[in-house]
This record gives sequence, structure tokens and C-alpha cells, in this order.
Amino acid sequence: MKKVLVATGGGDCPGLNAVIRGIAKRATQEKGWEVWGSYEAFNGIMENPPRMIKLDESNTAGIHVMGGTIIGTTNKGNPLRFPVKKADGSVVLENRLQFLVDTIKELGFDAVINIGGDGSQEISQALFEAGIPVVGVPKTIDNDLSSTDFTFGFQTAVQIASDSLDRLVTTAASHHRVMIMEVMGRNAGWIALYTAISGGAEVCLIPEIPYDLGKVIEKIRARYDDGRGFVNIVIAEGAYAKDGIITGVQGESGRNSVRLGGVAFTLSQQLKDAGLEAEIRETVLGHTQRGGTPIAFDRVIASVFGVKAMELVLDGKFGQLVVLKNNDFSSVPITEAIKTYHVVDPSGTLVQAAKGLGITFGD
Ligand SMILES: Nc1ncnc2c1ncn2[C@@H]1O[C@H](COP(=O)(O)OP(=O)(O)O)[C@@H](O)[C@H]1O
Ligand SMILES: O=P(O)(O)OC[C@H]1O[C@](O)(COP(=O)(O)O)[C@@H](O)[C@@H]1O
Ligand SMILES: [Mg+2]
Repeated sequence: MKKVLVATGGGDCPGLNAVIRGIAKRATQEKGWEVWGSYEAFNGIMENPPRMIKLDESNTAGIHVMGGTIIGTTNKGNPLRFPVKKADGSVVLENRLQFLVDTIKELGFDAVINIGGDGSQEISQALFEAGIPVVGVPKTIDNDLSSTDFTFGFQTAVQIASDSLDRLVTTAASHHRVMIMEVMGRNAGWIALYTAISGGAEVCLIPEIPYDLGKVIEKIRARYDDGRGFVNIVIAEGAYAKDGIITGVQGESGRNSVRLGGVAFTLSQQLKDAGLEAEIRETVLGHTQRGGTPIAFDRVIASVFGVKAMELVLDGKFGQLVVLKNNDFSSVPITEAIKTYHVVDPSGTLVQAAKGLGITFGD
């Protein structure tokens, strides 16, 4: 019997369970393959005794509609830079790759499917280079992975954000307010850009275009002056003013990156300090964007990714990431996908079209 290990790493994301089910379903069509899930990314198998679960058709039946991940996840404690607390209270980062490689071998796994975003695929590549047969699946609501048209989870996040913006528009109009809605996305403005176009925001602020506060104020005043009397702003959590800094929390235990959040309040304060008279309200959508059932599009691509990932394992094609490219499914070397961070092109079609719709980016 051959065994494939499945892990879900990084922030959870709608569609993770659909991938898991796709892998399990495709594997059961083959004689001689078992699918196992490691709980909380690779943390589960690195514990003693290992925490893992055999995944089959019965315990994955119907899970494609469920949010979250049935095997849990983590976005802390990267095995390549694992934080270890020393006796004097200081924290040193240890590379636990060899231990992870040895564990995967000792547990008798013939292949690994690692479902995750840019951070997780860096771990996939390190495992692959250390001799572990790995296949990656591109997950994240942020859509910040290169080589794929979309990561699964992104469209669901946009749908949730767009529905929320619709609701904010009517209350903004009733109260003649400036509504600032903050969305996730790390250092990529994809969720904000899609949401602003979909929901018809007046202002969209993204990390790729540091904003000029004066330009934002100009747009707001123009809306009040021409009698519209309300403004909806979508701001990506990683956005910042031209002469400002990113809003977030640095140095959280076990975390290798800044935890972003709160830029809606930063912008609100900047507008007030600059003398804007209009009433402002802030909404931080936060984790609602990652929760609940995936929309149909994400269920489809996540399910296909699961099947395709298992087929790469069956074909012995490793070090690959399954992708959706030019509206078809294929795979690329994981190195390709993690080489560059996939961000919005300020001079690209989408930003230009958004400007054509009258959306201001503060540039
Ligand atoms: N398979 C894994 N095992 C243990 N930790 C993991 C695993 N995958 C991801 N992580 C943790 O999550 C972090 C990367 O996640 P993050 O960058 O938040 O999400 P993503 O990989 O989706 O971009 C890693 O730095 C690590 O701490
Ligand atoms: O859940 P946490 O730890 O607050 O992390 C929030 C971050 O995770 C995300 O929701 C998803 O990012 P990843 O896909 O890279 O994990 C980001 O948009 C956000 O900045
Ligand atoms: Mg990421």
C-alpha cells in the first residue's frame, strides 16, 4: 500500500475541504493508495505520537461545501524558521527541515501534497529539494501566488467583501457619510481592487499604489460638492500613504511576517487630521472574508486542483504546483510560483479600467 500525506498550511481559506475531498476521491479510484492528513499543517506529524488521520470517501463525503479545513492549519511555526524559546527567554529560529524530512520517511509516506500559499509553498520547495516527492496546491484568499490565474478562496473572499460593500453603500447614502471598508490581502491589493470594481466604490487604496492623501480628500470633497453626499472607500490592509508606513503588528511569536490590520482607522485619522468635515465610519471585514462555504467557482477549481494534484502523484511528477492558467488546468515548477510575489500592476488593464469607472487610487 502506498501512502500520500496531505497538509493544509497558512491561513485557512474557503475551498480547502474541496481539495481534500478531490484528492481522496481520486485516490480511491486507484488500488493501493491511502491518503493521510497531518493535523495543523506539518505540526501534526512532527508531534509524538503523530497527529494524523486517514482520509477516505466516507470522512470526506460532502465536505466540499464546508468552510475551513477538517485537518486544521497554522500560519505560525514555520519548520524552516521554527521559533524556540531559550532558558534566558530569548527566541532563536531553528531549521527543522531535516527532522520533518526524516519524520515523513519514517512514517512511510511516498508523497506529500501541500496545500498552501506563498509561505507554505516555500516549505514545499525546501522539502522537494531535500528529496521528498511533493506536489503543491495554490491556496489563499489573497491571490498573491504567481503562475496561476487564481488561487482558490479568492473569489469567495471578493464575493463576501462585495456583498458587504453593497450594504455599506446604502447606509453611507442615508447618512451622507464616508465609509472606509478594510479588506485583507497582505501586501497585494487584489481583493480590494476586485471588490471596488464589483461594488462601485469611489476610492480604492492598495499597497501597489501608495496614496496621496490630498488626492483622496479631493475626490471626497468633489462627491459632496456635486451633491452625491457620500463616499465609499475600499482599502487593502497593506495600503499606506506615500509618506506613511504600513499599519500592523510586528514580531508576534512564531510569525515570520507583520500581522496587518487597522489601516481603516489610520486613514480615518489622517482624513480628520487633514480637516475633512464629513462624518467617517470604519469597517474592518477581517476573518469573515475567510469563513464559511466557498462560492461555486472556488468549489470547482479547488475540486479540480485536488484531482490534478493526486494525478501528479500517480504520474510521479513532483516539485510541481497545480495551476489554473489561461482558463485551463496544468502545473508549473513550485520555484516558478514562489519566485515573484504576485501583485496588482498599477498600469495594468484592471487598474486602468477601474480608473475608467471613476475609481480614484490616490495617485
Ligand atoms: N505545512 C506546514 N507546516 C507547518 N507550518 C506551516 C505549514 N505551512 C505553512 N505553515 C506556517 O504558515 C506560514 C506561511 O503561511 P502564510 O504565509 O501565512 O500563508 P500562505 O502559505 O498561505 O501564504 C509559514 O511561515 C509557517 O509558519
Ligand atoms: O489569520 P491571521 O493570522 O490573522 O492572518 C491574517 C492574514 O491571513 C490572510 O487572511 C491570508 O493569508 P495567507 O493565505 O497568506 O495565509 C491575509 O489576508 C491576512 O493578512
Ligand atoms: Mg500568503
